[in-house]
Amino acid sequence: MSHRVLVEAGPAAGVAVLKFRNPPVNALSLEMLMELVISLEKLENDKAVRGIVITAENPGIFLAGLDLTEMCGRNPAHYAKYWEAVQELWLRLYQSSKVLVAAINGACPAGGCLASLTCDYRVMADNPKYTIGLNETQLGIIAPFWFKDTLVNTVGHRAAEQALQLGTLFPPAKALQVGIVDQVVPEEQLQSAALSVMAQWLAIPDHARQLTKTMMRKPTVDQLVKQREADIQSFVGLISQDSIQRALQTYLQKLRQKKG
Ligand SMILES: CC/C=C\C/C=C\CCC/C=C/CC(=O)SCCNC(=O)CCNC(=O)[C@H](O)C(C)(C)COP(=O)(O)OP(=O)(O)OC[C@H]1O[C@@H](n2cnc3c(N)ncnc32)[C@H](O)[C@@H]1OP(=O)(O)O
Repeated sequence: MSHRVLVEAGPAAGVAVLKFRNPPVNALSLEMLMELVISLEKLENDKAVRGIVITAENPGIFLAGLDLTEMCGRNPAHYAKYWEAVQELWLRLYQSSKVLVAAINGACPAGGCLASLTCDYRVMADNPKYTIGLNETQLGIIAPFWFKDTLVNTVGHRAAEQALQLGTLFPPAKALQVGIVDQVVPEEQLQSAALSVMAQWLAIPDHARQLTKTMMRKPTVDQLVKQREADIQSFVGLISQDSIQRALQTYLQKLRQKKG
């Protein structure tokens, strides 16, 4: 039984809706990553499901990205386990044979943005409070190569380089202009817009669309698959550094003090 991920049958045949519900901010904790992987595996094996709309149960925060508390003050074995789970989620999403449509109904930084970038299409609610992007440099950390590759595959090299160096979080109109999202719609129309685009994608025969998706994505997937263990060791080495730990602690404190 999953607590942090809700899977519902969509209103249209062949469509499931996967909702994030990990309060307060839908951070990708280890438990949440594991529940997501299990939910995605079940959906992947369900022949009746051809497409999945991915969204947050409560509007406001789509995903707050990776859970910073999983990357602070822990031991190397924990960092390794956590990173393997992050890799696994990305591999499941990026290689999914289903049509994935992200209905972005809230803040979508870093790991949240990455998850949405693995989808085939992104619709974002037109709310200036919501932003999306790979903001890692703002935290004093670096987006790993496969985060970078996923962004490059979406927006091209120049836009990705600029966005990554600056750690830009784009509001909806700017995100559309850069190409991080494909469509921006009034908030109340988000779910219907996601279902409408899903219907267009499902009009294509599955086998042709799936083989095309694999052809487009395989080189990027292969890069991680062939160096998964090295990537884990690289993450553990970097995240264990005192300077990175200090940067993450400072960022977490800033988030906590925001309220005070
Ligand atoms: C091979 C390896 C190569 C390199 C290795 C080096 C680095 C590794 C790279 C790792 C990649 C990481 C990618 C990430 O995803 S990092 C996380 C980035 N996320 C963010 O920057 C988002 C931060 N949060 C926010 O901006 C806001 O919280 C948000 C807009 C989401 C919501 O705002 P709101 O005002 O509604 O809530 P807050 O009061 O800010 O937060 C409520 C409580 O939640 C805590 N919180 C928020 N975000 C996180 C998070 N990502 N992880 C853990 N906890 C989080 C926040 O501190 C508040 O806590 P309390 O005060 O209630 O205790």
